[in-house]
Amino acid sequence: MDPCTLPVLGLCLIVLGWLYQRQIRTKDKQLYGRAIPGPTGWRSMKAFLSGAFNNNLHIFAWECARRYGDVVQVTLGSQATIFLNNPKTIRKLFSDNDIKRFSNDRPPSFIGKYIVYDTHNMAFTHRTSVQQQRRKVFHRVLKFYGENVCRIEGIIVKVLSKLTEHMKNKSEIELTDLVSDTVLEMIYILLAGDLTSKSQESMNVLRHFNRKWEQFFVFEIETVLQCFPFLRKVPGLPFKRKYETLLQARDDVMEHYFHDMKNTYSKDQERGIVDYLLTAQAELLESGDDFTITDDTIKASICETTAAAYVSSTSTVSTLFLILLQHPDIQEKMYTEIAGVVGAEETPQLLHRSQLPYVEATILETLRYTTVSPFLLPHYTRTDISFEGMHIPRNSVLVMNAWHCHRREDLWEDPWTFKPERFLNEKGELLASNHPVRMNLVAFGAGSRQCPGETFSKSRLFLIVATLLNNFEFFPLEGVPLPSEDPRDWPDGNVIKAPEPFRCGLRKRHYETKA
Ligand code: HEM
Repeated sequence: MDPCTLPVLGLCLIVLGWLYQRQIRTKDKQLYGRAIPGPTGWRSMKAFLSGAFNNNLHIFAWECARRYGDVVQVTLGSQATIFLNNPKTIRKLFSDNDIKRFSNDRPPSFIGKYIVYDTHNMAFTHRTSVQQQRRKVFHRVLKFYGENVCRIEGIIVKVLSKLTEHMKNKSEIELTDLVSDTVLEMIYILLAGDLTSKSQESMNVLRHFNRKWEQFFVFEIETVLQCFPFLRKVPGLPFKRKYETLLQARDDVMEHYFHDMKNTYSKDQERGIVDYLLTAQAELLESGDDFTITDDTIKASICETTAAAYVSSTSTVSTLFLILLQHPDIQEKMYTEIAGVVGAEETPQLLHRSQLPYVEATILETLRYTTVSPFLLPHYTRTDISFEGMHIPRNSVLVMNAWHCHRREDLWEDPWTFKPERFLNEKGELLASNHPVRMNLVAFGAGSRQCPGETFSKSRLFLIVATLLNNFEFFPLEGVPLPSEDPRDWPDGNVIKAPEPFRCGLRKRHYETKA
């Protein structure tokens, strides 16, 4: 064979491949629209991978957003990741009637398949009619229709008065631990009902599961196991140990919160959402409806509620207090408002919310300023989509870049300053929920996968913050430095961002006047 034949053949193949790709791109362009801009080349791919594995991909995505605009594509091999950098784009892509059925799936995930009961879950599966029906049921049980709204509020208030009682003799506290224990108790109540039946063991089981979940739900473990799921069984590799520990922690939770609850369930005495889901399951079965709720769906809801309701809420509350420690003026303004409406004799309740606009605005500003979950939860598209003249290729991961959306200078004046007033009008009233400023806040996602726990979560945040501030003044301890309040300074490493734990001082407000 002529020695030139092989190189020439190789070159021909490369050219043919390039022509073929170009033809596909031209065809796609005609069918769907132009390609999405974004970085190419090995340097960018290296930066992307390094960001992903070090859990600081938001920094890379932030730079890309400023350079390429509202929609940015990064393609690694055949996998496209599309960053959505504008709240309007996010809302349109996930809510628009013509597109929403194509843009609201979830990417395949190891944790969804192997930990959260595979196709039986709600948060990690594609948007199908079954998934939509599960969401409806979950929404209904979370709302606790009728008198149950008061019941859940009453129980939360009870947890908080126990907490204030515990704090009243203290002069300093470890705030992060305290908040996380309180949030945990509330999840217990949400799942299983009144705390009178609470056993320390059930609480520990929940705490352990959350810790293991946090350690497992990181990019590198998820990506490696998603590509090579068999590694979960290979002895000697850390994946096996981590997977088995999480699975065991999950099964312990199910023992306490599913099997024990099911064995003691009574339709006339529903205690929490597990009982409400058991009732919905029985009713659907009786009605002969095609849609049913399996035991695994209830178990998946327990996992989802526990994981979703714990980390982001704990981090949001403790970061809010970290900010208040460094802005005593804001703390004082909140206290004055709460004390004026609630007073020393009463405990804050949900009915006070509408009269406390500054407190509400501070909570919204915390969700914006801290953005503890920089990318929220990814969406996925199983088909090619034409969106605003652009081609979103099938099997793309769609990432809501909340980290950037919440700090855009064209949307937020002085974005790195904590300013609750931006959510108030000139009369000091809270902006309506459909006001353009509030629409730019996407902390709970958007469209048909928007967080179903949003209302519950905001009510709970309100009760925690209002109750603590009505009872105590929080201040920095002399000689004990606080972590920075600026989220850019917080450590990388977890999907949910948080500052290092911190201690602070506390003084009773008007506690003596209470019974
Ligand atoms: C500060 C607290 C919370 C924040 C910031 C938060 C945020 C989010 C976000 C960003 C998503 C993804 C939305 C999307 O894909 O468009 C989500 C989904 C979800 N959240 Fe939350 N969440 C919080 C609390 C809760 C609570 C308390 C619950 C349950 C009681 C909950 C249950 C869920 C579930 C089940 C999903 C998946 C919905 C689906 O895929 O259809 N979350 N949350």
